[in-house]
Amino acid sequence: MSAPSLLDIGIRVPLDRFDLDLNLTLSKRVTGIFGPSGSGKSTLLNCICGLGPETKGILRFQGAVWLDHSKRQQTRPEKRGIGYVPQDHLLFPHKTVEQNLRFGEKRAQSSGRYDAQHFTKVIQTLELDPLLKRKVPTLSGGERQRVALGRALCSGPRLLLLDEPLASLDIRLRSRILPFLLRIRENFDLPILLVSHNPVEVLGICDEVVALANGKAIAQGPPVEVLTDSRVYAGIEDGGFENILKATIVEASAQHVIGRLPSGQMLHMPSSPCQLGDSVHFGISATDILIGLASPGRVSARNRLCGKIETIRKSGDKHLLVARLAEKEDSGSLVAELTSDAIEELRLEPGMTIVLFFKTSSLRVYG
Ligand SMILES: Nc1ncnc2c1ncn2[C@@H]1O[C@H](COP(=O)(O)OP(=O)(O)OP(=O)(O)O)[C@@H](O)[C@H]1O
Repeated sequence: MSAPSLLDIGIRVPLDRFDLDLNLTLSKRVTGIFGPSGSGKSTLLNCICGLGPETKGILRFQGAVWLDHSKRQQTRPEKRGIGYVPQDHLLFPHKTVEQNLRFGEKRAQSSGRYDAQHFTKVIQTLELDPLLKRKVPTLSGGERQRVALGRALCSGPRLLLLDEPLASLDIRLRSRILPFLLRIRENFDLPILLVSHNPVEVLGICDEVVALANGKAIAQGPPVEVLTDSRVYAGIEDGGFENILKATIVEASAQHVIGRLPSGQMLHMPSSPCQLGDSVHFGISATDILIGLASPGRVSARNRLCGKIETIRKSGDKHLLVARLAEKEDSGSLVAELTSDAIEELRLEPGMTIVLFFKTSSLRVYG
């Protein structure tokens, strides 16, 4: 049985270069809206909030009509129960962190969705306690991002909209914020729509992705499938395609950090402040993975994972090999970028068992 629909979107919005023209049914808990700059992602979020340019068509959230243009029916933005974190955060600069959070909480009180425990849970999830008395101008980029997420959560939203939560942060800060997004996903039973042009966010957090180009949806489906679609892959900026996988730490000493993947295979990880039993996400670029046909006795790369080729897709002059790490549906897959020569030389085909090699130092730990 298919999951009940969360958001039904059938809208047309004339923009300067094209129309935003979308017919989508979104039913997964966390959906990514992925696309290059100027493809219409932020405009879509504004329309969902009821803040956008004039929107024709229909919008329904969990069956409730938010917009029916033909009937001149429109739910006011503040009645939609949306927690919106725009790219520029829009925090009150003259107020403290706590006052910003309390502003969100007041919205929850006035809409009848107030829960006294909720404020504490938000502060704990985002580790905001040490920041409460600070004024906004004294905060770093990553701290501001956490406060903006906290304020949106404190408003007790029924739907969370995040516009490029990592875009304004440098690579180092991105890896520090991603774990907080994952915690939000884990701790709050809340549908999330995440706009991004960063594959790390989308692969790490989303259940489904919609790819936009010039205001139209060109692909919708599981993140790996959509991002390896040649039309989508070709436009990936931001450091290219980085696989995101989760591992449970089974050994953590000064010399070794070893994680177990959902497939049961072990992974040597760079030393990091992990503890036994921790769940960590790590990234490995599609260009840092080498493919072999059988596990050779000696290679310098510490990590060698067994996989079965699911698909090989062409994208421009590259090939994207998607390998499943075990038969189980949720055991994860890895994408490797290869040349035509490598595909031909090894005679790689779907269904073949292969070994994927990569150096421990190529792994990025996201916490
Ligand atoms: N109110 C408006 N009226 C007309 N055109 C608009 C309006 N708002 C945005 N646009 C145009 O629509 C296009 C899509 O803009 P939008 O900000 O939605 O893209 P985006 O995918 O979110 O980009 P980015 O990743 O850079 O934020 C752009 O060409 C923009 O100039």
